[in-house]
Amino acid sequence: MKQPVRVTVTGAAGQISYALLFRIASGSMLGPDQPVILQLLEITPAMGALEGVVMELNDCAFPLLHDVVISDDPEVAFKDTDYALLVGARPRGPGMERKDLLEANAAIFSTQGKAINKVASRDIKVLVVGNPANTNALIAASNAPDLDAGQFTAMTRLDHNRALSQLAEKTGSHTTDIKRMTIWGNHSNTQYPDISNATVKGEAAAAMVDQAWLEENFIPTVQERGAAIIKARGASSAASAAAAATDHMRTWALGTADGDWVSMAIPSDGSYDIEPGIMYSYPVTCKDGKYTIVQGLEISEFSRSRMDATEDELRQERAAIEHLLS
Ligand SMILES: NC(=O)c1ccc[n+]([C@@H]2O[C@H](COP(=O)([O-])OP(=O)(O)OC[C@H]3O[C@@H](n4cnc5c(N)ncnc54)[C@H](O)[C@@H]3O)[C@@H](O)[C@H]2O)c1
Ligand SMILES: O=C(O)C[C@H](O)C(=O)O
Repeated sequence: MKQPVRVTVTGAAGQISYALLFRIASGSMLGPDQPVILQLLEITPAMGALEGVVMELNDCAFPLLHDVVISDDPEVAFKDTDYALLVGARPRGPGMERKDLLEANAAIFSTQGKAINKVASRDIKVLVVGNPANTNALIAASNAPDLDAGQFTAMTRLDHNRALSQLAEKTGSHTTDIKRMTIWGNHSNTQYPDISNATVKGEAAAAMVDQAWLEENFIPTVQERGAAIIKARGASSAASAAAAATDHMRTWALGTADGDWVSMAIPSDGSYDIEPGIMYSYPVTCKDGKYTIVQGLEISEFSRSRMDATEDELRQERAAIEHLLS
């Protein structure tokens, strides 16, 4: 049996965490031979609710769960941690503009970035789920100067999985028949879900669907899926977000399948002419705990304009919180 690894989850008494913690503790994230210690962070008023979640975790008697630590102090929750899933964030309140939301969350993610920098494992892998995820990840990374910015990522795997599901339904196939799906850019409704390189059972996906379906159906459905779920459920996606967070970390730690790739929002390095200094979702392959941007893809004029639009939004988000980047 391997030594236990430490996994921190923030917003641990929230909706997503209620699905996420049980997946991590059961081995879905890091594999059936990897014991874990959960280190859970919440704000002080939610500590009582968090104690209830811990009772339930204990009642599952998970063989892989070695310990659970709870705290409202980031320096306790991030101590020596190997994996951090930053889920807790301030939701948008009445009358709040996107800029207000960015600022409110900037305070949370700069504090957490500093704590990670100070006390976490030097090999930590960080996934930001809390919205606006890409820019929150940028803030956390910029507050952790002793770590590589590439250790901070944001989640577009839910968008990736949504895109797989839509294309599978349209082509009468299963999601596992589809390879090389790509989400470019921001986890927002400017994202660009791109099937240009995708295959379905080895055949080019683009040849199986028409451009009108792509532009009028597929792209807007994936872009607006979060809002559609909020409208239908009266609450934002939770179980699917938890599943995607588990997928993101598992792929990063354990690798992509041969011939396939996934989407991760990572610090742009200028690849595909995206400006460095933003967290942009790219197609990546993962091996030995490291991700690599897939290079050399041909970009059509249509794709270029979509990729630029979502880059513009990320630049605007960065401009709104630039004064908080260290
Ligand atoms: N990237 C994605 O694909 C994706 C998908 C779904 C939801 N989200 C986002 O994930 C976030 C969480 O969603 P949820 O449904 O679990 O929300 P929730 O409101 O149910 O839970 C959030 C929890 O975070 C806690 N929290 C707030 N500030 C904190 C802080 N400073 N430190 C620690 N904990 C803190 C709250 O007390 C709450 O328990 C939201 O921002 C949501 O928009 C992202
Ligand atoms: O869209 C939202 O606000 C919620 C979440 O980010 C989602 O994609 O489901």
